[in-house]
Amino acid sequence: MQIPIPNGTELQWTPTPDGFRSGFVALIGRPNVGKSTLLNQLVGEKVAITSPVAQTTRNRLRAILTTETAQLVLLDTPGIHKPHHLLGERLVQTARNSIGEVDVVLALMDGSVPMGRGDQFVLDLLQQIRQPVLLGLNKQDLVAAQEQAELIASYQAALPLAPLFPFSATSGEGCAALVAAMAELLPPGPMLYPAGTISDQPERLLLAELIREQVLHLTREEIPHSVAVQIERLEEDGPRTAVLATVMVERSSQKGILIGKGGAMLKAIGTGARLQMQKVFDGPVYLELFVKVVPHWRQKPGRLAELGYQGE
Ligand SMILES: Nc1nc2c(ncn2[C@@H]2O[C@H](COP(=O)(O)OP(=O)(O)OP(=O)(O)O)[C@@H](O)[C@H]2O)c(=O)[nH]1
Repeated sequence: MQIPIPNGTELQWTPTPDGFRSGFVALIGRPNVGKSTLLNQLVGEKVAITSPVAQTTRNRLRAILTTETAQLVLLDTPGIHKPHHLLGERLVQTARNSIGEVDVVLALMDGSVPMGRGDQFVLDLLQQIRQPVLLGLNKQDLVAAQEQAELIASYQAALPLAPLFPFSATSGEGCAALVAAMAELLPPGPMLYPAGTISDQPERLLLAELIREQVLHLTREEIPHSVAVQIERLEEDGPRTAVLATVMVERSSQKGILIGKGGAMLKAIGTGARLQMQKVFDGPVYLELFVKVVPHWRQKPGRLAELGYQGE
């Protein structure tokens, strides 16, 4: 597998300790089970955007977790779901492709609700793969002990050979045991990334995602899935960083909603994203947003590739 070196990472390789393990783990699961929240919890910083809207994750992101004994390269994959349009097909394809090239698969389930037909679809997919599978039951903070025991029993019956780990990605409870189990299953090997690297995501993509995250939080219905963000300019301007971005929508009615009354919605999106970006740069950010109508961008392969949503 080709390992991209993240932009701006200083290459300070540490000698590999004896008995060190390293490898790739794919996070597989239905939309909204908490894959991105878990990644952020494990690496201790925001590397993936999250939202209550299903199908938030569009790109395959590598988050890197280095412990004393292992380095885990975690692939966040878009949620597996039934595709409805070209973008949906690309998302499912990316998730399926991830499974073929990793050392371990972590199948994530929403452990706060009973198993449904969508979960069965994922479990069936898991039966077909040769790598070791761990089953992670997330959102344990939302369930009482009795309910938790019943849910665990139903998943154990459905996939008896996979070790099962209940945890909460928001509180962090149960995550250490999960990491230890994943690390155990990796082959012996050296560090693949310098210690301290937490993501391979290009900076521009992270910035675009931070804007899209605000759109997901602040808008409703058809808007979230019709939006794509492109960073047009990124420059240092004295002590502050200037970011110019275009927010693409599919219809002019959506443009109106995004801009809002007297520009109020766009302002709120910009403020929220700017605050997040200031954390990334650890300094002031000037952010300018434009909204542009690009009819049917989700159906256009060229556009999808330009935005980084490649079917691999
Ligand atoms: N209470 C609770 N909520 C959680 C937990 N983990 C995730 N969530 C919430 O579940 C929602 C979805 O989480 P994400 O991390 O965006 O889910 P995802 O699987 O990456 O979603 P997609 O990008 O759609 O595939 C968000 O509102 C999270 O805050 C958890 O452990 N407990």
